[in-house]
Formats: sequence, C-alpha cells, structure tokens
Amino acid sequence: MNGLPQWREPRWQNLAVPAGAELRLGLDVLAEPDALLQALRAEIPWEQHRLRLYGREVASPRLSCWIGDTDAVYTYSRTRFVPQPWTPLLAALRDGLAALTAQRFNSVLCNLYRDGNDSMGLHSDDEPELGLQPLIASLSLGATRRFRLRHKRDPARRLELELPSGSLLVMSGTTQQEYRHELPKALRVKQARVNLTFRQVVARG
Ligand SMILES: O=C(O)CCC(=O)C(=O)O
Ligand SMILES: [Fe+2]
Repeated sequence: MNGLPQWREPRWQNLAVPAGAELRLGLDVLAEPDALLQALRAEIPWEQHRLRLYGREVASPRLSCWIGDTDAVYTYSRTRFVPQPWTPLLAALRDGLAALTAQRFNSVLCNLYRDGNDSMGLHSDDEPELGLQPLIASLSLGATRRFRLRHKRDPARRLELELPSGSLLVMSGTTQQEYRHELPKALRVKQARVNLTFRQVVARG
C-alpha cells in the first residue's frame, strides 16, 4: 500500500437482525486491507491498558489506543482516557467513514488482537459521553474473527457474525442500550487483527 487508504463501493450484506438492534455489515469497503493493517500496526502508539474487573486490576487481553480530538475524553471501565492525536491514516479513515455513513466522528478506539488469544469481553458502548443512540462504525482488518451480540435481558435474541478483513460493521439505533457484544478468543487464529471503532464523543454538560 502506498499513501492513503483506497475506498471501494461496499457490498452491503443483509443481516437477520434480532429486534431492537440496528446493524449493517459492509464487505470489502477498502482496497488492500492487510497492507493497511501493517501500516496501522506501525503508526499507532499501542498500549496495553489495565482494566478494573470485579475490583481487581488486570492487563487487558489486547493492545489498544484511544485517538481523537483533544476534547474527546472518554471513560471506560472506570479509567479516564485522554486521546492521542490523530495519525495521518486514521484521519483519512475518519474522513472516508464520515462520507460513507453521513456521520461525524471525533474519536476512535483502536484495538490490536495480536492473535486468537486476544479478545474483548461482553460489554456495551453505552457510556453517557456517546449519547443515547450512538452510531459506531467498526472497521476490521486482518484475521477474520467472530463477533457476538446478546440482548441484555432476552437470551433468545442473539447474533453471531464473522467480521472479515476490510469489513465495516455499523451499529446504531438502540443497539448499545439493548445489547452487549464481545469478541471471544479464537485459539486457532494465529494472525493479527486490528479493529477501529469510530465514535462521536459529546462533551458532558
Ligand atoms: O474488535 C471488535 O470487533 C469489537 C471492538 C469493540 O467492541 C469496541 O471497541 O468497543
Ligand atoms: Fe464495543
């Protein structure tokens, strides 16, 4: 890959979505997603966050980086994240996604799953600074991983998706209010995956 990411006309896949969730999956939204992954691996200042889980501090099972406008401060797992500045590639991806989704984004949570041992536990992105019905644009590069959604109260409402390299999952409506999601371990997976969730953080009043 040389220079900036090249967008493609996405192939939107129809999802059998359980009631309440609003999800769209676009396939092949970018040319050369694996080269983009390598460039982002090198460009982003990855950190291993420490999370508070049941009163204990544990090392997060992945590498992460919170990037955004200087006022896009975000609290997650009771830790306050002050954003790192935009890198050239992430700023270009932000602008392309804004055009594709007709939505502005002032921040992105970057996650690097080094292999199938890395994961993200069940959560919802329902922090007050994201507003009531956030639109979150989640771009996946590298290894295909399984993504699960479960309704917070009704166990019959659940969904599993494969997120391939170059795919874009758009979560909106009441998805965060009604559902939790996770990226389980996948022990056979040896390749890395980068996931970027673009968000719009609103200042607290
Ligand atoms: O890696 C993924 O696909 C999920 C990431 C996620 O849920 C998040 O960043 O909040
Ligand atoms: Fe999430």
